[in-house]
Amino acid sequence: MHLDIAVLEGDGIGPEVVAQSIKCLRSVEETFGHSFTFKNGLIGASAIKKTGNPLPKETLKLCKSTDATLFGALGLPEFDDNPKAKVWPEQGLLKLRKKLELFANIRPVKVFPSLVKQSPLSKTQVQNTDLIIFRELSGGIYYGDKSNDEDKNSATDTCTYTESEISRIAHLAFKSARSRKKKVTLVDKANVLETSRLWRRVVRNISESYPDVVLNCLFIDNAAVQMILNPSQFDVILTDNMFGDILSDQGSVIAGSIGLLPSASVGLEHAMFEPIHGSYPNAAGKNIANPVASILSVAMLLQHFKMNEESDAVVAAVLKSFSKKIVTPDILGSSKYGTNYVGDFIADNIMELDGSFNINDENIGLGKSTII
Ligand SMILES: NC(=O)c1ccc[n+]([C@@H]2O[C@H](COP(=O)([O-])OP(=O)(O)OC[C@H]3O[C@@H](n4cnc5c(N)ncnc54)[C@H](O)[C@@H]3O)[C@@H](O)[C@H]2O)c1
Ligand SMILES: CC(C)[C@H](C(=O)O)[C@@H](O)C(=O)O
Ligand SMILES: [Mg+2]
Repeated sequence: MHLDIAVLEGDGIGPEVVAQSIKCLRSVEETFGHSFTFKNGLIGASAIKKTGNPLPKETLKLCKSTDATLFGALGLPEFDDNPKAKVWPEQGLLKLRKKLELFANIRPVKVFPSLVKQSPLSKTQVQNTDLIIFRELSGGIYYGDKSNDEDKNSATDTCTYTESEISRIAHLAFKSARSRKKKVTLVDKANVLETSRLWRRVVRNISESYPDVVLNCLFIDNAAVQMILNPSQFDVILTDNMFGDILSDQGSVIAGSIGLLPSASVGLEHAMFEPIHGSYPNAAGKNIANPVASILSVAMLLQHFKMNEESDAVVAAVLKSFSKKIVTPDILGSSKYGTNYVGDFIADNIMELDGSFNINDENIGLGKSTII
């Protein structure tokens, strides 16, 4: 298969982790006889510095004209700490998600058996965790009307959702649950927010078309507690943009490091693959960032294009790096291995699998039919 892939490295550790993912895609290319082309685009702080714009027109055009986008991370403290900045890096990512209509951000949280001791939580608490968050990505408070009136010292963010925005991601979540443990948990704040009440109404109606899937509703505050106390009770979590952002970072505590968790952001026409972590500016250029979240995002990209064997081969190579303890210091404090070494090891170990590797036990928690 031939794929044109837009590569947006972004800021901080973005370029370092994306470089490892590209090594892995090159290895997939060679092992399985595919052809991938990579075309770089600017986004985030580096784009602002070069063009004044966090999402230059050329970048949007590139992402629209390619088959998929591989995104690293963006953001820098000089923008985070400057509330008066007129433009900031995160605007680039939000605009890109909106323009590509990437309405579903799929974030699997899986505890790998070989890393079960990495979590600060107990082994019995986390060992059977295998959940997947369907985070609505192109609506909600991130995109509502905003204002900031300095004279009045007052600011506003508005949260709006429409039935169709909820419905399209809800169907994806229910379909995913059908291929998993047949359980959807809607996480909201319906005891306070009107938008959450709309979510409940729409999702309950949709659930009638999926009688084989059990729907539960949980308030976000309770969900945050339940996810730590007993994460294995969850299968598919369906939630809005903001709650999904927060809950997925919390999920990384269960998995052992935020440097492990990948994601796929999908819409009807486009798809982007991005780790859930940020640009970790303190680690930039130090060769210590964990590249696995980005590499597993590549596994999701391959799955998106129905290259399931290729995706499994990437996951198998990642698991081999865990079992050989070829990991970055966030996983093993005393590790002497850096981002590049781990990336090389994983890329070098991507190979066609024989029957001895049971991907069903070891997969990244992404069922075969979760991506549209
Ligand atoms: N998708 C994105 O691009 C994205 C996501 C989150 C935050 N951000 C931006 O990133 C910048 C830093 O934000 P932050 O500090 O809140 O979040 P962050 O995810 O960048 O870092 C938080 C902590 O997570 C750990 N971490 C993150 N990535 C890691 C990796 N690959 N390997 C090992 N450890 C890792 C580090 O301990 C780090 O201190 C901000 O500008 C923020 O807006 C961007
Ligand atoms: C950088 C920021 C805009 C982004 C988000 O909130 O969606 C990030 O936290 C993420 O999880 O991808
Ligand atoms: Mg986030």
